[in-house]
Amino acid sequence: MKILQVKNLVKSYPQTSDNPLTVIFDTSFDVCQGETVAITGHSGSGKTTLMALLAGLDTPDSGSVMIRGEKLGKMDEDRLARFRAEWIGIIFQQFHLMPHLTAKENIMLPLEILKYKSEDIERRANRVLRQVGLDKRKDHLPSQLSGGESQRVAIARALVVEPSLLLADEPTGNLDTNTGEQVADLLFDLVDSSGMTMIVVTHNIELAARCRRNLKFEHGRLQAASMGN
Ligand SMILES: Nc1ncnc2c1ncn2[C@@H]1O[C@H](COP(=O)(O)OP(=O)(O)OP(=O)(O)O)[C@@H](O)[C@H]1O
Repeated sequence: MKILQVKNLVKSYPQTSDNPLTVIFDTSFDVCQGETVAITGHSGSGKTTLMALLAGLDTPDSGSVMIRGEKLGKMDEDRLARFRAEWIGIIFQQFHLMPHLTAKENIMLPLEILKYKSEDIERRANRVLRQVGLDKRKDHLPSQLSGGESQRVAIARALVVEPSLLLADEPTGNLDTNTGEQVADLLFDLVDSSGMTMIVVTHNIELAARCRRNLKFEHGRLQAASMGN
């Protein structure tokens, strides 16, 4: 089953002086359920822009993004926010945790947005905290956590709703080599055991090689696909 269908996507940004800067040129690709896909490419090639379009955090000039058979562009803001919370997990390079909430409260947030029952919120949050090895750090604020721990919280927050699609933008980019490897191991363990679909933007060749499919982005265009392991 195709979980993601991207068709003829075009995105440009307005510039103060001359013509708009086109960042994504007529990009199309599909991703099947359970696939792991790495998107690589030079800095500035448009990878983060593409991820924002896939997550429905930004809108394309033309073309469409379809997830689970539903077009993001057809949804109003409320529907899109709910759809995103329910089906898409997002992990950023800079963690993006809420600074005034504890690790556990950050993880509980998506479940609260989706109005889960309090006992389900408690059960799910405790389970993912254990899965990412942070049950002893659950009451810490983000400022009291290391980079690796913060990214584990972000992974737990992305996975707590059991999304169909996990989007990760440079998930190890802000971590030292060892911590990055541990976080990557954790991420792939969790993705493999759940059968989840993951798209990961990365400069890290080892991380890309662990994905089943590699897509190379160059100057806003997708180059020929290559297979990972
Ligand atoms: N909001 C914006 N307004 C104007 N230009 C933008 C905006 N966001 C990104 N750009 C430009 O679009 C291009 C692609 O940026 P993007 O962040 O998608 O690249 P990237 O491949 O993710 O880069 P990196 O690997 O360095 O993170 C760059 O030239 C960038 O300057």
